[in-house]
Amino acid sequence: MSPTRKNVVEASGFKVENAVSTRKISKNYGPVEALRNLSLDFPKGQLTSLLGPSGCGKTTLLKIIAGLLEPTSGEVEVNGRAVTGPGPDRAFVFQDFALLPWASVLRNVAFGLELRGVAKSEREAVAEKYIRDVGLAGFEKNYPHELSGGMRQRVGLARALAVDSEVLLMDEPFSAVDEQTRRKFQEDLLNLVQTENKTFIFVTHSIEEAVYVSDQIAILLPRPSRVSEIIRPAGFRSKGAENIRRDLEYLDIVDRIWASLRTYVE
Ligand SMILES: Nc1ncnc2c1ncn2[C@@H]1O[C@H](COP(=O)(O)OP(=O)(O)OP(=O)(O)O)[C@@H](O)[C@H]1O
Repeated sequence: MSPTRKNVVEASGFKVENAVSTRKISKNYGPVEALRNLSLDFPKGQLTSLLGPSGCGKTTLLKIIAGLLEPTSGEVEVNGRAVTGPGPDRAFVFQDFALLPWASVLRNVAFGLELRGVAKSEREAVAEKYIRDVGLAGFEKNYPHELSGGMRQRVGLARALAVDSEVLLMDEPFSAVDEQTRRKFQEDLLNLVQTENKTFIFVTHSIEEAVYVSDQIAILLPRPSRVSEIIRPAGFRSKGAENIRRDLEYLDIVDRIWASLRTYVE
């Protein structure tokens, strides 16, 4: 038994509370069977990555959890309640930022609260806090077109954090930024997971990124998509963000995931 497999078995002995559970989700787009019987639990306060080859249904699953898309069959539960549509308990950070181009950073970050009818002074105070937390202090009055891709991505993240949803759904949030910015974001994300006590569901194409940021990684295999394996990196979480990438368990898990996914790369 490899060390990582042993961790999976050991981890399965812990009792964890789940914020989100999908039960036998299937999704067909006409003749395309995108997901089949997919059941997966997302532990509360932890970050779970969905990792798998292109087209294996990661975005579809995320949208179903968000309530933006109906499954063909099966059910999603958030804190034990069935999902029937979008709700304030879940916030989506879109791949393409989805910012309002005519609104300042401050208004964009406060926008979710504005939709909920929160008073202006209150929502702006909350927005200012999260603008600081994501490293954008001083840019409150700027407009999205005046920001770099990485900064726009941070605005999207601050907006999702500001609405204080328990579950944050992130669809390849770091795909559009350069490597250095991406590493900084990954470190920031690790801090957020520790300090915010929210449940993060994170779609990524990057094996290294998934292993670096995740408490749990669900490997999805395509056509139709199903969960092939669940990995829970354990040993290196407490060793500090800067030590993870040279940790032996980290390197071993990255290698093992690559070995199982390489045959699916076209
Ligand atoms: N609106 C749609 N209509 C028809 N087919 C769709 C639609 N959306 C997705 N699909 C198909 O469903 C499958 C899963 O797509 P999905 O976008 O969920 O995968 P993904 O894993 O997120 O892909 P990627 O990693 O490339 O973003 C693919 O075969 C895709 O072509």
